[in-house]
Amino acid sequence: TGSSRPQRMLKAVQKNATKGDPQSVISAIDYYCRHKEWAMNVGDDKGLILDSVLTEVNPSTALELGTYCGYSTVRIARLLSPGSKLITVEFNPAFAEVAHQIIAYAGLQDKVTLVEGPSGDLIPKMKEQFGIKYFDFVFLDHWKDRYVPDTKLLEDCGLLKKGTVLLADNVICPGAPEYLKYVRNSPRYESRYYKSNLEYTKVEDGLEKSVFLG
Ligand SMILES: COCc1ccccc1-c1cc(O)c2[nH]cnc(=O)c2c1
Ligand SMILES: [Mg+2]
Repeated sequence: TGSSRPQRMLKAVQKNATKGDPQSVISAIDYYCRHKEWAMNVGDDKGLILDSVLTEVNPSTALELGTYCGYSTVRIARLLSPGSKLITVEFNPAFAEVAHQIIAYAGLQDKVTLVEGPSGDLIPKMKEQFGIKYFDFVFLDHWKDRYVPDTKLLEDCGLLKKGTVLLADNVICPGAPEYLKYVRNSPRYESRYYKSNLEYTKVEDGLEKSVFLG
């Protein structure tokens, strides 16, 4: 049996990036996925928007739903202030295995807790298992049909506070129409769409930033 796409991505990082240098890991993945083999990382175009929102929020506690190979995990963790924490949730064990190695290669393992399992089961355990009071920032990048139920779950579990920023990937492609309706019509959110393109392509996609109003 051959290697998987995530395993080939990890090889590209080990070959082309510098251990302990997060930017070189990001660049190695972007080069590989743009020139060799496409993969569903948030990518460099949308990644710049992610970086700018993150720098603005400067979260003490951040949650990522959908780790995949850890590309956005590295993008987020590299910008966190000392003492801040990122919890990232991945359902697929093969993805999680590669992500662990890519996050460690970047030297960011002390800032990141990678949790394997379904987001719907893990969100209610965040407070007790990880000592989280609430999240300052949430990056939604997993299954689009989990965006609304998981957002409602975060609300119901008291994990959002006034000012918490939700940033959702792929709201155009593959698309999350129910999520856009939910956050744009709810009085509890102030939403804004950042137009960009699907990673490594010219197809339109974008990020939806929604501030929880409490
Ligand atoms: C498996 O589909 C891959 C694909 C194919 C065509 C267009 C978009 C996507 C895509 C892009 C992304 O950024 C994604 N992010 C998170 N979970 C996804 O399933 C996902 C899918
Ligand atoms: Mg995505």
